[in-house]
Amino acid sequence: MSISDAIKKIEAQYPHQSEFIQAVKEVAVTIKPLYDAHPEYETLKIFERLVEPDRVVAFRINWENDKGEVQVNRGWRVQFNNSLGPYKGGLRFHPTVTESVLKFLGFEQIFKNALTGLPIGGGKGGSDFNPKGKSEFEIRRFCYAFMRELYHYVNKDIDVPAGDIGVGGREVSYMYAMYKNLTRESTGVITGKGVGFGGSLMRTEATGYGAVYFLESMLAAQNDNIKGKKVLVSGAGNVSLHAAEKVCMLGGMVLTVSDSQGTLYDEKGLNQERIDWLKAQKAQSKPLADYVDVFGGEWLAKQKPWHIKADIAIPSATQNEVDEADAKLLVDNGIKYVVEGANMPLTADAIDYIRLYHVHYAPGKAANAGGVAVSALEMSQNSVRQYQTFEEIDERLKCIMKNIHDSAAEASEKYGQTDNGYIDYMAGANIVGFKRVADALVAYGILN
Ligand SMILES: NC(=O)C1=CN([C@@H]2O[C@H](COP(=O)(O)OP(=O)(O)OC[C@H]3O[C@@H](n4cnc5c(N)ncnc54)[C@H](O)[C@@H]3O)[C@@H](O)[C@H]2O)C=CC1
Ligand SMILES: O=C(O)CCC(=O)C(=O)O
Repeated sequence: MSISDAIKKIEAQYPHQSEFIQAVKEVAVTIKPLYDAHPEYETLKIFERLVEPDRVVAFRINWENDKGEVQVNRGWRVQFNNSLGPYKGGLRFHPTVTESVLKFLGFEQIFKNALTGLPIGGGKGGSDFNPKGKSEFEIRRFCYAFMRELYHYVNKDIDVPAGDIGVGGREVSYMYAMYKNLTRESTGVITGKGVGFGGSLMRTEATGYGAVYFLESMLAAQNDNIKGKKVLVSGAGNVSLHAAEKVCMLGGMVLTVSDSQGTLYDEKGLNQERIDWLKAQKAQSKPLADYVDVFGGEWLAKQKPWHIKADIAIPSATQNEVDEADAKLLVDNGIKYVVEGANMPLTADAIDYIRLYHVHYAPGKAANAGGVAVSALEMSQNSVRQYQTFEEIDERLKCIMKNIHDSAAEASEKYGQTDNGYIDYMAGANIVGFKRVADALVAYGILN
């Protein structure tokens, strides 16, 4: 079955899974030159096989709220493809979580993980549980109840989850405790654990820092650097605040962060003290808008950051947060680089628009791969029961992000996608990630 027939098939089979279909189409259009050059992929139906997860496990989670009332949520684990190693990918707790969202995230994760060059397959999971407004005890009960179901399907050599939206170090620790309790194993079945009981140094910072290391390589490819550049960041969670922190460390100027209530705009730029304050504020689920009373700046209620003049945008909140109208604002306001900290934050139309204007664009599966890369380093530290230092991990992360950049740029050139110095990172990253997985599948024959 050709790539276009495989897409028609999933559109007919899963007409309501719009996010998943969006993610598949983005890969499909860009890998065509590679696919055409490898007839064995078509013979072995590699694309048709890759768009169907190995399995989707769905389960019910019963838990009790603080009033003693029984609550019921849905949970899933999408084990998408393990040709390169154990399924690997985060868990998301958010009311918008559906099978479609987890399938898009799991599909992207296959190629992202392949791009790291480390032996990890792709998966994703989560629940429609809404952590907002829940007490500490409710979060804990929910995490225990979630792992009571999930533990049947995960194991350090089979499937290794981690955090994502709504799941940070606290939630990972509760889930890990339940897993240990049920299995009596002290293995690294989940990453992002607390440092001191198996967690890797730098995992918390890795996704945001990694995205900025990728940006540094993009700038270097255009004989430029980050010093003095004005940067718009969206979101105010793990990825956003660590991306903002690294930009400041390297001499860039971060003008915004945001959440679903609006945008915080500080034309003086954030600094370490302000970022630390924001981290503490978010950890206590307090409003971003309070910043204005402490440090000045403006709170733009119900607005996104994209109308502000700057050089670089790092959307780091959630999928499809930048639509075509936002993309026009980015271009009009002089943005020259868009680096996706989040997974698929640009709609397909927004991507087309910025690429038309030759805005340098790094897709999430390349730019935000630093998080999962350090998760894989956590897995290897757990296997040998040793820790590496912050500096050692940071060096590995820099090297991995540079390799991802360089291999994507090389593939863009090799497959004729580079246009007058404008590197097609989307095509390059998809080609490199897809090729690594497809070649493993070819080697295996028709198993996997
Ligand atoms: N945590 C990680 O290591 C990795 C995360 N990602 C992706 O990065 C993105 C953010 O994840 P995290 O920072 O971990 O989550 P988080 O839960 O720490 O933060 C999410 C942030 O986004 C904001 N947000 C949510 N919906 C929004 C909306 N509609 N508009 C504006 N802001 C909104 C929230 O208020 C919060 O500040 C997600 O797309 C995630 O899949 C990707 C790779 C790794
Ligand atoms: O650290 C991990 O295993 C996964 C991180 C993640 O969910 C992602 O890269 O989107």
